[in-house]
Amino acid sequence: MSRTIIVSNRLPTKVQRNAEGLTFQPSEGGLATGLGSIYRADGNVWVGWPGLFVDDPAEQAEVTERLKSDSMAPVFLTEAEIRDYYEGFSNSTLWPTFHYFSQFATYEDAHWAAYVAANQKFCEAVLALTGPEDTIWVQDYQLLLLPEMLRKARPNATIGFFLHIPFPSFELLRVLPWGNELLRGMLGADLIGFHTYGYMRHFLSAVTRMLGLPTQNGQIETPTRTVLVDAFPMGIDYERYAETAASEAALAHERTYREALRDVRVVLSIDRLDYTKGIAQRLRAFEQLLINHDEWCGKVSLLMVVVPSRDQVAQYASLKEEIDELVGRINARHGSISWNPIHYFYRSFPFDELVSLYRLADVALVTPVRDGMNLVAKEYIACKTDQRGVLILSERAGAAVELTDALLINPTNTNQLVEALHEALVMPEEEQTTRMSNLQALVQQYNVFAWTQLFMDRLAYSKIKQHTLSTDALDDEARAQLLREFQTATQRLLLLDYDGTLASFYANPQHARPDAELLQLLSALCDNPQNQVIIISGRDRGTLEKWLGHLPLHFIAEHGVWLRRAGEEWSLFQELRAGWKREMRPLLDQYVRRTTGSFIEEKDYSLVWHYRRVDAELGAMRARELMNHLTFMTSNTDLQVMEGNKVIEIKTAGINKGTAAARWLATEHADFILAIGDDRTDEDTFAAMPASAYTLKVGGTPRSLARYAIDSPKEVRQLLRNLQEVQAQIGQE
Ligand SMILES: O=P(O)(O)OC[C@H]1O[C@H](O[C@H]2O[C@H](CO)[C@@H](O)[C@H](O)[C@H]2O)[C@H](O)[C@@H](O)[C@@H]1O
Ligand SMILES: O=c1ccn([C@@H]2O[C@H](COP(=O)(O)OP(=O)(O)O)[C@@H](O)[C@H]2O)c(=O)[nH]1
Repeated sequence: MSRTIIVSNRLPTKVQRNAEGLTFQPSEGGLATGLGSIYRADGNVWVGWPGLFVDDPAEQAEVTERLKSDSMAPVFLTEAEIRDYYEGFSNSTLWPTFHYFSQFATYEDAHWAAYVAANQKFCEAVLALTGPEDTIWVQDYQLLLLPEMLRKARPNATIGFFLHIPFPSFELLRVLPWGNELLRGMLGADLIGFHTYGYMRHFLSAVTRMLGLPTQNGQIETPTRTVLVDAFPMGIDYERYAETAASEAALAHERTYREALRDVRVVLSIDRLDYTKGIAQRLRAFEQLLINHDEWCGKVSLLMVVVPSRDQVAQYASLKEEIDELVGRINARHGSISWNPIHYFYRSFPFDELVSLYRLADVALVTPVRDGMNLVAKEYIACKTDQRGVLILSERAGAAVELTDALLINPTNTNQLVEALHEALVMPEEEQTTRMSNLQALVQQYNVFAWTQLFMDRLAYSKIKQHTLSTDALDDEARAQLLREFQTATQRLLLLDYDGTLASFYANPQHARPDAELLQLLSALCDNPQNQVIIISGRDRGTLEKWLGHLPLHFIAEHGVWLRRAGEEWSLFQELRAGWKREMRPLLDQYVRRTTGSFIEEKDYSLVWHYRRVDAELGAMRARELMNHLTFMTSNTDLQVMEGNKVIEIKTAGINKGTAAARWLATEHADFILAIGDDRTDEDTFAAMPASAYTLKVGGTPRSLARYAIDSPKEVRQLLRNLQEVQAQIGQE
């Protein structure tokens, strides 16, 4: 049976130790409360840390047993792991960086090492529980490396990843010494989800700029798979909140609070203690309200719940002190015997009391300076069963993208915040109801069940897409078969592309010269009269001749324009005209002037604009622009514009590697054919090959006509070595 294994740093149940022993409570924090509603279905399991250091084996067994009965499997972290992986790399490096608080970030190699090791520990725990059919859904920034680790162990597994916090601009990410590793870790997943399109855009940009991978329409082409990226704003279990809010117990709690507060209006704020939540700014704004609009003195109180969190991290401890001081100062300055401006609770509340607080509040004040989503805002909406109440929401919370009927504010603009508070307190009931019912319709529809369903559907779709488009890897069995057929054949044809196939891709194309080993391998292969080795390349004939011309190789140059049989002169496959280059050249020159790092390559019968050294996003943008321009200019001509890997080439239509290869095959017999290539232009070669040929796509990206995929030029080199070995064996027999 296929199950879903959820993996997150923190389990939805936290274990605590008191005088009587261990206690089990629901965890706070949006991830645990949001996903907590869904994981129990269908034998699913949630793997994570129970939130406490437990080293006694008897206690570990007790915790494991107890959590197992509730579909959870604990990963026990040691004290050192909690310090270096959780408080260290996760919450002192990643959390501040991803929330644009780089000034708080530390960069410790020891923390990074602990992060890698802890991700490995989670990986082992997941693998021990998971079968090949199961879907693995990894959650959040503490486990960015886990998807790749799981992928290495289970290449075909279905793996989803969701990031609950913002994904920052690449400028922030590249400050981290480990940015590339983190991105690669995430790319082990088949689907990567974010709360908003903004976070997703930042991620795609970072992948393009830092890893140089092509991305289009939310798809990333890695060397081995297509990875989908999408925005899935997380919701809450709406009915649970709405039903509890309508319950007798919640009403009773609300009555008790109301009696104590009498007719004072209530502004509510609820957060974990965190510098991202804008708690101190909010307190200052509330004080400013009492100064600017002193009619509210004695008539409104801020009820502020701060849930203890990460208090071993220095920034959190000092924030706690700052809040304590501010609350003390404001209450001392503005309070009276009968009225407290701020009711401050530094603890968590049980679920039904929390719901009563939401019911009670006239205004919810949610003012993070950065927040991945913020579920408190959504919970407040779900609990307003009478549709009264106003939500003031920071435009920098992910939730603001959806909750546009809230009063949206910039949390650092104190005046705006003060006026929003005043506006909320005097808002006519009719407007409150209109706004609240719009918000409720939205939060009810996009609830956490819809969120999960959507994510899972897209994850399944990403797998189907990979299967329909992808080319099988050249596994050991296929490789052995290829070598056997090579061995028994009498006339062999090898069609080898050069750049990206025999040599790696270089920023400067002139650096792709063949090395001694490649020359030796090619020489050995073409020394055998039963082999015909053709270098089939887009390169100009001069370069091919200079680099490889001393070997008895055949050449097809300029994407099928020129042919040189071993030991003969260059000849054209057909007569071509080159006069058009004069007309086109000025346009390409203009793109070079506008685009630093780009350059033109002029061949006998084609012109190429290269942009491999251009800023990745700018290059892609200019390439689209140039393509449009050239498509227009070449319509009704015999020219063709072709896009390759960071190149745009203008050439005569109908002349390509495929037409050249087909002409060769029409005159030469071969009972073994191997064609290897890496880019779009090699697809023409593959298309021209008979079904029995071995066609190999280097880089393994999907959408190839090739029969097999092979990872890199390094792997191609290995295959050539294998061929040489087989040939040597034949020679000895
Ligand atoms: O596990 P902790 O270190 O105690 O922290 C609690 C959780 O905080 C973060 O929550 C985020 O997820 C919410 C739901 O998607 C989102 O609304 C909020 O904006 C985020 O900050 C953190 O991402 C979780 O991993 C923590 O468990
Ligand atoms: O005493 C409390 C106060 C808050 N919460 C929950 O903590 C979560 C906070 O999630 P949010 O997305 O707002 O922010 P995060 O803390 O995850 O950054 C919400 O579901 C709250 O209901 C809780 O369980 N107990």
